[in-house]
Amino acid sequence: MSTLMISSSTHSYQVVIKKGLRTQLKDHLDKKYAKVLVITDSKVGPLYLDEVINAFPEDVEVSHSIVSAGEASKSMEQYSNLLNACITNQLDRNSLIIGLGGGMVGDLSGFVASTYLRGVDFLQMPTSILAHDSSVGGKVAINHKQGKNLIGCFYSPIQVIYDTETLQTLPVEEIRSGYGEVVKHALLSDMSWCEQLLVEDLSALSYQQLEDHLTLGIQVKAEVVEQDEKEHGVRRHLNLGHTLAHAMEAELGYGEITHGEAVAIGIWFAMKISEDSFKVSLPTKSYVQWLIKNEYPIDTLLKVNPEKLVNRMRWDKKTIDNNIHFVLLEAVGSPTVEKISETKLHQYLNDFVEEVSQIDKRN
Ligand SMILES: NC(=O)c1ccc[n+]([C@@H]2O[C@H](COP(=O)([O-])OP(=O)(O)OC[C@H]3O[C@@H](n4cnc5c(N)ncnc54)[C@H](O)[C@@H]3O)[C@@H](O)[C@H]2O)c1
Ligand SMILES: O=C(O)C(=O)C[C@@H](O)[C@H](O)[C@H](O)COP(=O)(O)O
Ligand SMILES: [Zn+2]
Repeated sequence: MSTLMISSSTHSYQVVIKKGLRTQLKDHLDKKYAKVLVITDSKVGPLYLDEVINAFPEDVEVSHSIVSAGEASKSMEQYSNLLNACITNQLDRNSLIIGLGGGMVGDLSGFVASTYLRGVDFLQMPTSILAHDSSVGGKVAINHKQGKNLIGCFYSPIQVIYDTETLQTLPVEEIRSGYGEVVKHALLSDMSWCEQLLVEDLSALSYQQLEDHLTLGIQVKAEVVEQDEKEHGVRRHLNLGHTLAHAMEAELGYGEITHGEAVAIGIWFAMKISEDSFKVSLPTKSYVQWLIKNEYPIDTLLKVNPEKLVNRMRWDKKTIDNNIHFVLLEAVGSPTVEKISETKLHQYLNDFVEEVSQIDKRN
């Protein structure tokens, strides 16, 4: 078991990482609640919801809401349905909302918890690898058709209980998606970790490797969000790969590509821009080989119109005074944020699409 402490502007919270935690909630929760609402999705619910509900003592009133699995549920409609569930179940200011699932459930239920009665306690119970990123740091949000996470706020959980046993039921494409954010944390922090990761076959990772990688990722993220919770400076680095990724997700339609796979493609693009801008050499060749070996769907980029992607990128939250900004790497472990003119961006994107198309044809 590992336990990390993360400080936010409102409180410090524990991240507990261990196999089997879903059935041991009462040993880990600091506070007693009379009413709890567990929010989960239609894939995670059938696997783990009963065990979580049964982990509470009988005198706790536990209700639940199940949303359809998939990114499309991070919507105004589901947000409104869930607020209705809070009201129907008469949750009060001493109640607890639990997000049991991947990042979609975490972002959605966290946003519900942050706004219902102007904020009730929120517990993150991540079940995907990707959620090592989403369950810490306090960003909660829903999507708008114009762009990802356009409606949200910063609202830290009271605790993160990461039962790593639940990762056993994750399909391989969701492991691949999760590693889009794991590799991001490696590139932002540590060359030797990158070198180790970039030879891994993601379908053959051991349980211990999964747990070690997600713990390292949380440590990298924690160090950043503790310095800059509200993203005025260094937190923007955690957006490496996201300017293109979010544009692809919105343009393709939410759920057509997983978030982490889009991020993995976006990181490749950011590496190319970095190499050109700073005349540096990054491990781009081994990164691309790793993407191909692990069957990241690089051809998805070819399904979207580059013009439309640039229009989407204008909605990126790093855009200031109509200037699009990218997180770039001066070296592995040395991220920076740079303004990229639209003329340059069009050129970079057209060259990138051409390169992806050539590599896709060869594989
Ligand atoms: N708040 C943040 O800081 C932050 C950071 C990164 C990503 N995100 C957001 O997180 C979301 C992506 O997270 P995700 O990839 O976990 O998405 P997700 O929640 O949609 O989960 C992916 C799929 O895996 C299934 N699943 C989850 N856990 C499972 C398990 N243990 N066994 C079997 N199936 C399981 C889900 O039902 C879903 O079908 C995006 O909305 C992204 O924007 C937020
Ligand atoms: O925590 C952060 O900050 C991140 O940027 C982490 C990202 O992986 C995550 O996808 C986040 O939700 C993106 O935030 P956004 O502000 O660009 O919507
Ligand atoms: Zn992300």
